Amino acid sequence: MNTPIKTQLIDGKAFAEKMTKDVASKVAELQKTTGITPGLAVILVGNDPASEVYVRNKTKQTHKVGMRSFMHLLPETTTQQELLNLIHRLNNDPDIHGILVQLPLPKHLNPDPIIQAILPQKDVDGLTVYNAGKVSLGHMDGFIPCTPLGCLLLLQQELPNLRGLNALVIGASNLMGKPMAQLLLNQGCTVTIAHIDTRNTAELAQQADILIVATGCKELVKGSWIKKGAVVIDVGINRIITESGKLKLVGDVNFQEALGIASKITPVPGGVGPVTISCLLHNTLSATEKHIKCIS
Ligand SMILES: Nc1nc2c(c(=O)[nH]1)N[C@@H](CN(C=O)c1ccc(C(=O)N[C@@H](CCC(=O)O)C(=O)O)cc1)CN2
Ligand SMILES: [Mg+2]
Repeated sequence: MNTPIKTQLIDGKAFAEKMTKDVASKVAELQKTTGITPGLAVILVGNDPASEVYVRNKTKQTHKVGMRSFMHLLPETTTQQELLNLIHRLNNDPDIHGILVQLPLPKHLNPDPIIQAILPQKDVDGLTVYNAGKVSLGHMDGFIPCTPLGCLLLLQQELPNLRGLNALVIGASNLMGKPMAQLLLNQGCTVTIAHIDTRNTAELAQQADILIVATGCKELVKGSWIKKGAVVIDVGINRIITESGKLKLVGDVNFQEALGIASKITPVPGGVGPVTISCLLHNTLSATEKHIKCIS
């Protein structure tokens, strides 16, 4: 008989608060000893409502830890060249230690040359070829993309030894799935990546001790896909309207169905999302510390 087990929620909000507090005390110490305040430049092009929420949260958290925030809100009509010019300017600005371009960009812009124009030492999103290469070679001293870094930290808190576990990452984006798979491989997991063309994702999921889902498809993963006792990290944030007309956030995993099957799961909201922002602050502090080492 398939007896349900107790599923524990992984509290990303509490984890993020602890991490943010730690960054804030290190920022204060850095200012005291060097007089330098970390500066983060965030570029948002257009009016995507979800991106506006994330960028606002980033600014709020940046101020909260005592860093300087440089917000660049650009119109939807911004050209590729205008965006490149701004990045060159920020690359050369000594007050700015970290630069990020909020994704997705409007359709007429080609994101790759824009991201690759960011100096690797200011690439706090970890998306340049240099930093992505570092992760893929198992070097942990570059910048690791914030969402997969957040997932790894949450996983390590729950499962101190990842070696030998079967991990399935569903979704193969440069922002999340690919670096996530590399990080898990570096930790000794046996890693599989499923993507839009994978034909047996449900079957692969049934073998996974760790299931990480980042597809942008609401409630794609059904309870029947999940191996009993698996740890589930749900990266999806999908906005739906309930029958009563209320806006609700749901993940890429059917949360209700996962209860009683997964041993642990991140909720949406309050799971991976808040940790992503704490990791951005951590990377910005680290960019500033490296800069100081370089000039002293
Ligand atoms: N340049 C980047 N673009 C994007 C990234 C990124 O890391 N770098 N990740 C996502 C969006 N994102 C950060 O930018 C992000 C998403 C969600 C959250 C978050 O705290 N979510 C809350 C819910 C908030 C809400 O939607 O109301 C939660 O899950 O509890 C933070 C950051 C894509 N783009
Ligand atoms: Mg595009």
